[in-house]
Amino acid sequence: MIRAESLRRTFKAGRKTIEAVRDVSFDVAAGELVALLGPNGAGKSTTLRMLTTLLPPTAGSVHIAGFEAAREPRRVREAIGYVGQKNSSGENHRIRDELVTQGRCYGLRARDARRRADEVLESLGISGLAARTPGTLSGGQRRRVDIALGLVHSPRVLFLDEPSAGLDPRSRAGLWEQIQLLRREYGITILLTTHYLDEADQMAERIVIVDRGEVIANGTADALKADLAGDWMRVTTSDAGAARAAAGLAGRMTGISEIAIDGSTVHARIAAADAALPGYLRLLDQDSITVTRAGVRRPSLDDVFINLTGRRLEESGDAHETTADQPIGATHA
Ligand SMILES: Nc1ncnc2c1ncn2[C@@H]1O[C@H](COP(=O)(O)OP(=O)(O)OP(=O)(O)O)[C@@H](O)[C@H]1O
Repeated sequence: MIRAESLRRTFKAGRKTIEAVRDVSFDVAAGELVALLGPNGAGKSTTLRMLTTLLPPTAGSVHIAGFEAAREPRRVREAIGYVGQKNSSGENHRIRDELVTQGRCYGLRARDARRRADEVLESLGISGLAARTPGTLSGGQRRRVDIALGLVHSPRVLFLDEPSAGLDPRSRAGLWEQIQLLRREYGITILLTTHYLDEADQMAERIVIVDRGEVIANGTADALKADLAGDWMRVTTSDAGAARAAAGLAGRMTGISEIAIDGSTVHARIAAADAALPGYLRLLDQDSITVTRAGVRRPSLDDVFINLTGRRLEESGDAHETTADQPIGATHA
C-alpha cells in the first residue's frame, strides 16, 4: 500500500547541503500499522512529507495505493490522510464546520461532508466537541480533531507525524485507543512517526528505525530485539568467586553469545533466555553454586538502537523486564 524506494532528499542552507534523507526504502502492506522510529533530525518528517506529496524527493520514488506520487499526485492525495506535527485547524472555526469545509475541499457534496463530519467525530469519540473552537480544547482533544481532519475524505492510508507528542500519558493512551479502533472499523493502513519507544513497541506491528537519513532496521519489535539485542539470563550468586564459576558454566552452554560478570551477578546473552534459564540453574545446582536471584531480561528497542548505533535514542525508557528476578532460596534445585 505504501512503497518508499531509495528516497533521498537534500536541502540547501546557505552554502551547505543538508542530507535530510539519504537512502530510505520500505514497504507497508494494506491494513498494517508501521512506526517510523528515530532520534531528532533522523529524517522521519522529511520522509513522511515525501510520501504524502508535500515535498518532491531529490531521488527515489513513492508509490501509494498503486499510484506513483510523481506521476499521479492527485490520485495519491485522494487516497491518503496526513496529520502533521502542527495543528491544522483554524483557531476560530467550530470543529464540525472545519470538518465539513475539509470534506468539501476533497470534493464531497455538502450533505455527504456533513454526514462524514459527524461520522468521524463519533468514531474518534469527540462528538461533544463539534461546536467548540480549537482554542478551547486540551492537547489530547486537539490531536483527535487533527486526526478527524485527516480522515474526513475516508482515506485508505493515514500518515501521522508524532501523533502523541506532548500529550500526557492518559491522553496518549486515549488517543491510541481511538487509533486502534479506527483500524478495526475501517481497516486503514497507518504509518506514523514517534519518539516514544514504548509506544512503537506496544502499538506498531512493524518498526522501521531511521538514523541519519537511512533505514538501519526494519521488523517486528520482537524480531528486532531477538536479532539485534538478544535476551539475557541474569543470575546472582553468593560472591564474586561463585560468579566466576557460574560464568564458566554459562560458557559451556550452547547458544550463549556473550557473558559479563558484575560483582556476584552473571549476565549471559542467549536467544529465548526464559527457555534456557532452567537448564542453566540445573548446571549451577549440580556444581553446588549458590544462587540467590535469577531472572531474564528482555531487551528494549533502546538496546536495539544502541547495538546498531552505539548511541541511545532520546527519550528512551529503561529496558523493560518481561520476567522479574525471582528470589531463590539457598541453592537452587
Ligand atoms: N526545509 C528544510 N531546510 C533545511 N533543512 C531541513 C529542512 N527540513 C528538514 N531539514 C533538516 O533535515 C534533517 C531531518 O529533519 P526531519 O524533520 O526530517 O527529522 P525528524 O526525524 O522528523 O526529526 P524530529 O523527530 O525532530 O521531528 C534535520 O537535520 C533538519 O534540520
